[in-house]
Amino acid sequence: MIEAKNLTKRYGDKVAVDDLSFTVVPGRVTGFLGPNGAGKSTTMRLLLGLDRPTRGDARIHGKHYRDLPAPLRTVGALLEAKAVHTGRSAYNHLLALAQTQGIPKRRVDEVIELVGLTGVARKRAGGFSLGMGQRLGIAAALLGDPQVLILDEPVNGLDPEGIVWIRTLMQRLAAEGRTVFVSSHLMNEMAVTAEHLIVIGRGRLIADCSTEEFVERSTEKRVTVRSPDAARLSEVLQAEGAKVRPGEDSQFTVVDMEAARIGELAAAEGLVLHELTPTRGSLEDAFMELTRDSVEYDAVAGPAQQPPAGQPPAQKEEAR
Ligand SMILES: Nc1ncnc2c1ncn2[C@@H]1O[C@H](COP(=O)(O)OP(=O)(O)OP(=O)(O)O)[C@@H](O)[C@H]1O
Repeated sequence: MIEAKNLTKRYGDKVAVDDLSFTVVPGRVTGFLGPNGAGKSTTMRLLLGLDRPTRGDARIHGKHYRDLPAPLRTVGALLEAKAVHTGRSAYNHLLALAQTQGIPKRRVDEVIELVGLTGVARKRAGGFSLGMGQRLGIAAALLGDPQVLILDEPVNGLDPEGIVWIRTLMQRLAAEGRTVFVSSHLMNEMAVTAEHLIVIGRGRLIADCSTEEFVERSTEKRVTVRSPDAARLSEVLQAEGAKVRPGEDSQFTVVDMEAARIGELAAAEGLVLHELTPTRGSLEDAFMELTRDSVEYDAVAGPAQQPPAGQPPAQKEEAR
């Protein structure tokens, strides 16, 4: 279990993490989403005791990271693609790490196999591709067989096969009852990986809900309609409260009305339908819209995120 309470981090005038509170529970993959510069890496660094919060508290299993008796056995972390000592083999790199925490040698072989690096384990890690480097980083995170995993953008630089591999691995680790907290700025990737989402924008909480709920709430339901009587049908639907966006020729898009209702209204008027296709707006678009101005969407996260009455919303600049 991971808990952040009123977590705040300032760098000079810049508020990287702004009064962030959330809980990450075991048994499911929790995605930590936000655009570049939203504060994900900073939050993860605070959770791992690599930086001190300006205010608030970050705990793992009820303790501050620095108070954990055997940190590597409790929390495995993958931060940005790690620079591994170039001359060292993957095996020696992991062995050195294991020895600092009293982790047995056989666990090194186990994690190497688990991440699929057996064939190259004795090769210089400095010559590894980005994907192999990510696998090595994940092997290091898993070394202590931890109950909590904190992974910062683990799919960065991976090819499609690598992405599927890591997705499957994270889901398996969660199914084993571990707490898996994984950041990404890619909405579509998280939608298929995570069961639960914590979404931030400009350091503030925007949403903390199931992925299903987020998708349902964020994407617009649309129906593509094609009819030789497009003009007449548009009028009928609008009269019944639908929003209509004209398209090319005999096609148009309807928002805010189910396909079944459109079909019924067309039938009642004796209008011919050539197409009736329900679709959803792009998740990526919805995410961009949602995170563009976190203040505007604070209602999703609850009243605690509203600026005090009479005060303008906090304006923070993205540095990137
Ligand atoms: N050490 C630092 N000094 C000053 N500003 C910092 C520092 N670390 C982070 N920031 C700023 O804080 C904000 C949040 O950065 P952070 O790296 O946490 O975002 P992120 O969501 O992880 O972004 P990305 O997806 O690009 O990794 C950014 O505007 C960043 O420039």
